Amino acid sequence: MVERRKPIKVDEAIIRVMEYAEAGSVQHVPIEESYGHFLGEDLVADHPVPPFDRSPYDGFAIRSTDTATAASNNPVLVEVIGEIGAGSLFEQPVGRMQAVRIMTGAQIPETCDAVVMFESVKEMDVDGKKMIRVKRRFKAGDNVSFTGEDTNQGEILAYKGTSINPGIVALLATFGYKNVPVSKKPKVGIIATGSELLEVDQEIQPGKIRNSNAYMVYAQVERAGGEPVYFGQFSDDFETCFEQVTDTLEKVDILITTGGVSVGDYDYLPDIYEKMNANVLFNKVGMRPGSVTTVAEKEGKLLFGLSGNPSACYVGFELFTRPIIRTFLHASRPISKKEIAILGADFPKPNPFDRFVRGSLSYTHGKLVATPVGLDKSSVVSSLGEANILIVLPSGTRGYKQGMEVSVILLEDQEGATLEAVVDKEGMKKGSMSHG
Ligand SMILES: Nc1nc2c(c(=O)[nH]1)N[C@H]1C(S)=C(S)[C@@H](COP(=O)(O)OP(=O)(O)OC[C@H]3O[C@@H](n4cnc5c(N)ncnc54)[C@H](O)[C@@H]3O)O[C@H]1N2
Ligand code: MOO
Ligand SMILES: [Mg+2]
Repeated sequence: MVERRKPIKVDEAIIRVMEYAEAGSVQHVPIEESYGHFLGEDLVADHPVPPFDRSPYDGFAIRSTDTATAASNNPVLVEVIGEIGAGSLFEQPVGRMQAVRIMTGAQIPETCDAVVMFESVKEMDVDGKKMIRVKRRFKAGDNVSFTGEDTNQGEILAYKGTSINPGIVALLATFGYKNVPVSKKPKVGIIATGSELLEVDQEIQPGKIRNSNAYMVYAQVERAGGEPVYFGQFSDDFETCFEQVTDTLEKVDILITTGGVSVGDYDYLPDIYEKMNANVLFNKVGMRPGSVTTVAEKEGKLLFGLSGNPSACYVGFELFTRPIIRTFLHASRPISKKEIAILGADFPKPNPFDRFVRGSLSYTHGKLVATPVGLDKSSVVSSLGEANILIVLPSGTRGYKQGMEVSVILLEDQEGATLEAVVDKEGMKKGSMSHG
C-alpha cells in the first residue's frame, strides 16, 4: 500500500523550518572581497562625515561679514592671502577683508565661514596684491559643506545581515575597514539522486536526462548568499545514497538533495531519513509545484529533500531553504519579500492547492505586472530562465483573470521580509490561513 501523506499549509511548513533557523558565526575578509558577502556587524559611523567643514567648490574662502555691504553696484574688494588644495590646511589667521583661494574638498580656514565660487568674483591685481571683487552679500555657511552633514558620528548606516553592495563597500572604506566583519556563509551540500541522470558533459542517451537540478540549486544557493558544495549525483541505490547523505551531512551546515522524495519504488529519501533517525518536519505541502518537498532535521542540521522535478525543486528551495541561509547570514528579514502586482495574463486552471507560478515582473504605466512564464508544470525547466518572481495563487478558486491583484514573491530582492510579515501565525492558529 502506498503511503498516504497529509499535506500541511505552506505557511505552516515555513514556520516549522524556521524553528531551526540559526545565525552563523562572523569572520573577516579583505575589503576587496567583501562584495557579495553580508555584514557580520552593524556598520556604525565612528566619526562624522565629512570630518571637517570643507569647500564644495573651487573658489575663495571668505568671512561673510566682510560682504555685509556688497552689492552689484557696490562691490567689495577682499585680499587673497594664500591658497590651499584638498588635503592641505591653511593655518595662518585670516583677518578682516581677507580671503584664501581654496579648492573643492579643502578644509575651510578657521575664521572663514563661506565660499565664493571662482565664477562669481573678478580677480585683480591692486598695488601688487591679489584681490577679488565680490558683488553680493554672503551669509555664514554659504557654500560650506559642514562636518557631519553626510552622516553624524554614532549613526547606524547598515545593519548586520545586510547584503554588501558597492555603496556599502564605499562606507566600509570610509570608516577604515581594511578587513570587513562578514557573516560566515553556510556550507550548503548538494546531492542529486536518480539513475536517469547524465553528467552535464555526457551525450543524451535513451531514457536519460542531464542533471540540471544540481547546477540550478548551486546557483540558487549562491544567489541566496550561501556557499554551495556539490557532492555529485548518485543512482537510486539505497545504500549508496544513505552513505552519501550521512557522510555529507557531517561536512556541511545544510544539506540539499534533489529527487527521490515521493512515493516511488526508488524514492529512497524517506527511508534514509528514517534509518538516520532524522526528525521529519513535513513530507507533503499543500502547494504546486513542490508538494513532495520534505524537510528533516538531525542534531540541529536541516536536510532539504527537494523534489526531482525542476520547477518543484526550484520553488521548494526559494520557499524553505533560502530563509534558512539568510538567517545564517544574520539577516533580520530572511524571507523573500512579497509585493502586490496585477496579473498580466489569465490563469484558468482551478486551484486545489496554493500555486507558485513562475513569472516575470515588469513595469507598465507605473504599475507592477506579473506575467506567468512558460508551461506551468512541475517538471518543466524551460520557464525558469525568465522567472524573477513566483506568483502566489491561493487555493480554492476556479482560476484567475488578467487584471486581478495577486501577490508575488520577489526572487532577486535583497530587502527581504520578516517571518511575521509574511506568514499569518494568528490566522493559522485559528485554522484559517491566507497568502499575500
Ligand atoms: N503516485 C504518486 N506519484 C507521484 C507523486 C505522488 O504524490 N504520488 N508526486 C508527484 C510529484 S508532485 C512530484 S514533484 C514528483 C517528485 O518526484 P521525486 O522528488 O521523488 O523525484 P524523482 O522521482 O527522483 O524525479 C522526478 C522527476 O524529476 C526528474 N529529475 C530528477 N532529478 C533531476 C535532476 N537532478 N535534474 C533534472 N531532472 C531531474 C526525474 O527524471 C523525474 O522526471 O513525483 C510525482 N509522482
Ligand atoms: O511536488 Mo509536485 O511538483 O507538486 O508537482
Ligand atoms: Mg520519485
